[in-house]
Amino acid sequence: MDNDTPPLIVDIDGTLTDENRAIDPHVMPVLREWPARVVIATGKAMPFPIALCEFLGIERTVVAENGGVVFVEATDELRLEGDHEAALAVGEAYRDLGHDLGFGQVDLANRWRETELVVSRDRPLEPLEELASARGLVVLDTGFAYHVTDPVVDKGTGLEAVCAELGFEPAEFLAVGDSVNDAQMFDLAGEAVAVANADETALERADRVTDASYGDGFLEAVAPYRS
Ligand SMILES: O=C(O)COP(=O)(O)O
Ligand SMILES: [Mg+2]
Repeated sequence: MDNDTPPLIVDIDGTLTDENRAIDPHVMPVLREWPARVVIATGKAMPFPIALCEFLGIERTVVAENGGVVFVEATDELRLEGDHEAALAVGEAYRDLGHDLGFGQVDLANRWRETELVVSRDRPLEPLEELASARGLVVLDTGFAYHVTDPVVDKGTGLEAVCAELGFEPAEFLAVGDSVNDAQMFDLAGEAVAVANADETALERADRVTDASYGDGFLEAVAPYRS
């Protein structure tokens, strides 16, 4: 293992993907050949980052659902945290107001979630925020979906949980992301890089901002560590 290359924690949507959530194929060999630990940290439900790790051929070290779900294959550890019942109750109350979640009958966005709930960004935000805060939850707008999530967890607590399992310090990590839901892992990482398409919060909390967007931004972010 190359001692100079930092362990990497990287977001998926908007960082490894284009604006339509499609993975940029150029990022795949970089992740596959990264000579240090790679952690995939996402607001998506766990099956998505797990599948990404499998298709990349890298160990499955995953922070999913904005930190609500943490899986470390190396120690066979799964941690779930977050008031899923409250998030589901928000969804029910939101539907009672006549708003559906926006992902159709099968709802692949929520089907495998265990700690939070997501609503499509084309649905009304204000009533969702009111229902969430009445139950001690927050709504994160990641640019891809509204996440009704428990503020006791975030990608930062997820990074800490992975570090506790694997014996790293969060400050050893290079973090790359695009959105408000990356803020806490940015704060803990030794170096935080926002891609050019990042939202205001991510841009503010980053140590460095790339000129390039999306997958090209990720490649620019990691370029200093690639010989
Ligand atoms: O699922 C989302 O809304 C965002 O996912 P991300 O954290 O991988 O960008
Ligand atoms: Mg993102």
